[in-house]
Amino acid sequence: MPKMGFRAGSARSLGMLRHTHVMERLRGEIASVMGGGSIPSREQIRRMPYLACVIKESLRLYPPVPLNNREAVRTTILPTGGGPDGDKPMLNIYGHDAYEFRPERWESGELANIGWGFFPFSGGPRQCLGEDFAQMEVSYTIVRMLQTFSHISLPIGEPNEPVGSEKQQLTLVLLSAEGCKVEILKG
Ligand code: HEM
Repeated sequence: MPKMGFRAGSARSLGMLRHTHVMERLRGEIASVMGGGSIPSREQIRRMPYLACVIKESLRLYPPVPLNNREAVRTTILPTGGGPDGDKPMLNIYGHDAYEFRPERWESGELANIGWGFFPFSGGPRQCLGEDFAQMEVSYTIVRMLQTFSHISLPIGEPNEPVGSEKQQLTLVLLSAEGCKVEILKG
């Protein structure tokens, strides 16, 4: 992924504001669906649409399976350029803030016709068989983490790295090369 130009101070505070907003919305949704209960059921997780947006946005920016191989079964000519005159970028699916972590983009309707522009679990006959299981597993884990820890944030002094600048490691899947450091408080 290309690196983005940014001013460290402003990017950090903007990023922090956005993350605080995401966490607050997520905590609010979980509290309102769960009431006094603690173990989320499949049915309760289905009533957490913002959580689904957060997971989608994470899969968009950090796809665990970031590449795939396919062989064309017939000669296929790709378009030479985008826009009416062929001089626009061919791929501009997410717009000017494509590198921002913004779960709201999935609920606004702006990506309603995204089709094959987003396929973290692939598609067609060889689509991931574990998609539903994986979605439930990660939803459950996030809900339980947020219920268990009243405070989850970037530790002081830890850089808020813009998307595309963090070190990644490719094994069978893509992972963060240096881990994900967080500060947590129980209660
Ligand atoms: C976030 C988690 C996961 C992601 C992003 C993911 C993504 C993918 C992708 C992109 C493929 C297609 C690979 C290809 O075409 O070469 C795939 C295939 C597959 N996945 Fe997943 N997967 C996830 C979790 C799981 C889990 C939890 C299971 C099992 C419980 C699973 C089982 C499978 C199987 C069996 C296939 C092969 C399907 C076939 O070729 O017919 N996946 N997955």
